[in-house]
Amino acid sequence: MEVRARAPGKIILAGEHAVVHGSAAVAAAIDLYTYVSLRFPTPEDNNDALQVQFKDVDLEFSWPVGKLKEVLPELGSKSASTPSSCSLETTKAIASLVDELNLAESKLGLASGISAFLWLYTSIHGDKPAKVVVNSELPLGCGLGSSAALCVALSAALLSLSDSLKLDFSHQGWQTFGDSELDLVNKWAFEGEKIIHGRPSGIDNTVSTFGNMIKFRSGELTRIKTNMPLKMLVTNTQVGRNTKALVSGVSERAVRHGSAMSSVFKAVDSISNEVAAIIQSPVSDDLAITEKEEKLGELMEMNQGLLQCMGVSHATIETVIKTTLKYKLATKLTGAGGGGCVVTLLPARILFVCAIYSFSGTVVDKVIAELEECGFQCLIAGIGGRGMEISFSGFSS
Ligand SMILES: Nc1ncnc2c1ncn2[C@@H]1O[C@H](COP(=O)(O)OP(=O)(O)OP(=O)(O)O)[C@@H](O)[C@H]1O
Ligand SMILES: C[C@@](O)(CCO)CC(=O)[O-]
Ligand SMILES: [Mg+2]
Repeated sequence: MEVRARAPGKIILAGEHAVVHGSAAVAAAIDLYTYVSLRFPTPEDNNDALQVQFKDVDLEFSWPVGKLKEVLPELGSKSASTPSSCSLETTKAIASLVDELNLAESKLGLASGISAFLWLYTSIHGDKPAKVVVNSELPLGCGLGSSAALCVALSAALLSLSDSLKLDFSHQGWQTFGDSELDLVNKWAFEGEKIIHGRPSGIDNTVSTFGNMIKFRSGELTRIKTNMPLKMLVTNTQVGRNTKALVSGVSERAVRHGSAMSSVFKAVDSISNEVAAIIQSPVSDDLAITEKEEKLGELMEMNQGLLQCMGVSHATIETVIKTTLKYKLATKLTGAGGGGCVVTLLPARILFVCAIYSFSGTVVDKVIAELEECGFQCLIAGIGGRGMEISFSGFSS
């Protein structure tokens, strides 16, 4: 039997970075997924190794289970139903396994993802041989939550073939979990994110697990019911960056300028709360939608100003902002910044025209053409969609 799990990426509408320091943030799942499939070998397979294939980065690894037993000090001592953090001793042991892979210089950034994989796999399934395949529709390391989607999909796949969840294996197609199972997936995924991000707030794994739109503050999730159709243009500046380094850069600035940065975080908290309130407030007519969109756009611009204050903007992000501003569209970075992706609010009045002319000759068409001329990549993502789901195959009753 094989299980396939998928978990979505996300955009952050307001509050990235500040959320690590206790402010509220608002995030939405997007309809681009990371997939993880997991299969345990049958005796005929004669496979005594843990094999993983990361298709997006063209890497494949295999560890004989004997090697895992020899190197990992706490192997077999964890319980899948009790998520725990990676100890210093195990962190070192995993680092030695990853070092032995001799990753090329250009792929060193992937070491944290491989480490998270090894930690989650061995914590939940010990030294059981298996074949795992990972592939994603998300650009990696670009602010759309690829690390969280990986950790959530992996935790979901691993837990669904563990004894800690009782699932209906005969169900056809994608199925989701109940809230307590989702909570378990989310907690394990957070442990994986800790390995990749250093100090994650938990917003990315939470929105990827539960889907839709959420407000998140100090580890607490509030589900947001949207009363307005929200569409965003996502522009990938294609400038690579690393969330862990950006998060620690903001923390260092907060240490150097404690009082100023706490005012910045407080301002972001107010912005996120206002964004959540606007999205949830009832909509009476088209005029109300336009008013709400104007307010949202203004709040996004204010949030971007504060992100610049935190030191996480980038010349390419400023170029996207200037370009979209020519068309009176509001833009902010999303995720950790420093390059990566930027979101631009597409107001309903513009989308209405796009629907008539199927984008040709519309403002959206023009702005995308201009952005792509700068070497950026654009996509219009569906937001506020499904969270993590699993699907079984090869089950015979
Ligand atoms: N499909 C994947 N295959 C292999 N590794 C992956 C995959 N998805 C994510 N990763 C790991 O996650 C890292 C990227 O995580 P990072 O947090 O820096 O960016 P992000 O999650 O895309 O953006 P943000 O955190 O700003 O939303 C990669 O370098 C890799 O280690
Ligand atoms: C930059 C950050 O706020 C969001 C990354 O998508 C980090 C985090 O909250 O873990
Ligand atoms: Mg990430």
